[in-house]
Amino acid sequence: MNRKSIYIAYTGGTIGMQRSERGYVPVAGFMRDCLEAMPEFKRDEMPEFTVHEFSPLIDSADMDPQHWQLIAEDIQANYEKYDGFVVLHGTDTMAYTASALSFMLENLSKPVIVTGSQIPLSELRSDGQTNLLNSLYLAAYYPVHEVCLFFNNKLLRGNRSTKAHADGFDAFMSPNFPPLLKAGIDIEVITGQVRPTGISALQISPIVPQPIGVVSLYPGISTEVIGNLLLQPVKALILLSYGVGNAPQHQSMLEQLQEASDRGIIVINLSQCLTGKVNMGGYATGNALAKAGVVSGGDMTTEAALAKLHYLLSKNLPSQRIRELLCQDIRGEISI
Ligand SMILES: NC(=O)C[C@H](N)C(=O)O
Repeated sequence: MNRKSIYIAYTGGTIGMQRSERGYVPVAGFMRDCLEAMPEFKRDEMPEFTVHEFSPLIDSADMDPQHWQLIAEDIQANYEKYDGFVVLHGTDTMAYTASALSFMLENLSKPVIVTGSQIPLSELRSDGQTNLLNSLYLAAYYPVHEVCLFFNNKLLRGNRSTKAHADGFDAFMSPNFPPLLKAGIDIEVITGQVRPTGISALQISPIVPQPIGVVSLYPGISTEVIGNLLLQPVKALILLSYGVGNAPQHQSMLEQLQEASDRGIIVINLSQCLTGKVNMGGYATGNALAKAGVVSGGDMTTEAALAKLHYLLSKNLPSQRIRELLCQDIRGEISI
């Protein structure tokens, strides 16, 4: 087998952390030393790899859109030299970063796999060894060239994934789209398209941090709570509604949403349910939202919708165009 070469962008996360008095913290150079001491990463069947450690390394709770931009630029700067890319990342916001990268990296013809672990690589029973080893192997020899997330022996579409378990190894789910691939005794390709790496030029669509509100509806929510979230400088609001996209029929709330839409604020409806999709035609309570200018987010995850809004708002498109694109499939993030 031809030995491939993979670039690891190491941003931080538990995988390279060490215990401290304040709890786990990332420590510069520590993960590289752990990896050096693990002979399985040097086996002939494995690809060669280069680790680029970000400075400072961060807990992914500290990730923001500027970091997404740095990761995308790092991949672009090394794009020609490597066969595939692994982004080592904390699990807390991994699904957000995977979603954001999926929109930012245009014409992607090489695999980008985001992974990390729940227990540091240096500790007993760490899942970091399996996650990283498999990610490197898949990036090299099963090049699904899209932004993916690998965890617990499953390769998921990045913008379909969500962190669903706080402390289990099976930390990620893809509630509305089957896995791209499963790594059992055999590697089973499910929905992923494994193709040889192409040579199309990678483009980055930059993301600028955007003021976006997110509100989860609950029985008794007051109109003021929603009204305050629609104040300047908010450009979009993600409404996490009930079931297939239903909300209480408060006249004042509907008027507020209508007025926000008229001002060009994009209000997108996602379901609080993990599985299934929004259908505002199902009930009068959902229909009222559609009439007030609220757009359906279909079966997108909150992470994908937030990243997609950042991506579209960063392009300075008219709000009507953004509303149309939100409902369209751009990177496989929504079922049409
Ligand atoms: N398992 C982890 O990586 C959690 C950590 N707090 C992070 O997201 O960086």
